[in-house]
Amino acid sequence: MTTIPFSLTSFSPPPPLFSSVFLTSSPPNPIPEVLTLPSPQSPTKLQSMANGVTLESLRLSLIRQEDTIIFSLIERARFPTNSPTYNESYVPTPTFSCSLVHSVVKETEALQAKAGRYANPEEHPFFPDNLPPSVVPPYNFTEVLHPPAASININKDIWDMYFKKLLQLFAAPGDDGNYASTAASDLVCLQALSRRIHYGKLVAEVKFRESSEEYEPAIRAKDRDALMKLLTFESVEEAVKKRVAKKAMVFGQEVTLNNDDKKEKYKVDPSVVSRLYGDWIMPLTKLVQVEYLLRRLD
Ligand SMILES: O=C(O)C(=O)C[C@]1(C(=O)O)C=C[C@@H](O)C=C1
Repeated sequence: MTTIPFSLTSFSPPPPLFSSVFLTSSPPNPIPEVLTLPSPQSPTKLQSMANGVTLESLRLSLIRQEDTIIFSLIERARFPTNSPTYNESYVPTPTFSCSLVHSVVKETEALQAKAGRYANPEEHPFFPDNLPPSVVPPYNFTEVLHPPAASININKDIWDMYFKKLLQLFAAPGDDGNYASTAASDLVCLQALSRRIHYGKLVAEVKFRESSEEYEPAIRAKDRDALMKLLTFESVEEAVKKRVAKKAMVFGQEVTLNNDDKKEKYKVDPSVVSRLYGDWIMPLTKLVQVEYLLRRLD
């Protein structure tokens, strides 16, 4: 059990997935989706692709993931709150012994596990216990992280953040009966948030590789505050908050063929998106980074 000293609770770790390949600096090209790179035939090429991971390339991936997250929120905002989706007594049959959303996420994850989703170390299940094995041929994902990374899964925190704090900020109150679609939209949001937040493992690996002499004393001293200070870039965080608010305005505006576009009315409130990043996504990404770094010398 990984104990995460955060405001929310800890989560059972999944089994180890992969072993480490160390990174070097000065790559030729930014490679955004680092963990989904195919392992090429030639080991030389494999090495150069792994070497392509830099802080800059990871930041480009995080910027692209902003689009996915904002679109997923816009899709969820099509539906009102639809509270029966979250009510454990809504389905009073043995089929679902929990809420509809819990069942939809858990059963979808079981199906996606069989289809190989969690063989990719970018993916983290919300219900990792008793997942069925993959039935698809194994794929050689590029191995980038230090092996203990596999024990870090903060999806319980992400789940609580999403349902207890975030949802009420952007879903309008009401009930239109579309509970299954609502749960499916929640799953898409959760998976996008989880992927983004757990990217902190990669960001931490690159930061460690670039400045190991700065990080090692803090890791050995298990000094969380010092690690947090080392890995924080306030100017980057400010830019992220501004950019996601702007994207929410652009992606979420009403578009008409007349010149009377109501630009002040957005499908998801840009200030909520900015707050989501400032209060939860970036702090959780930094928490993942600290957890990763604490295990980096194990
Ligand atoms: O870009 C980085 O350096 C990151 O670590 C990512 C991130 C983020 O979550 O967006 C987190 C911490 C930094 O303070 C800035 C941004």
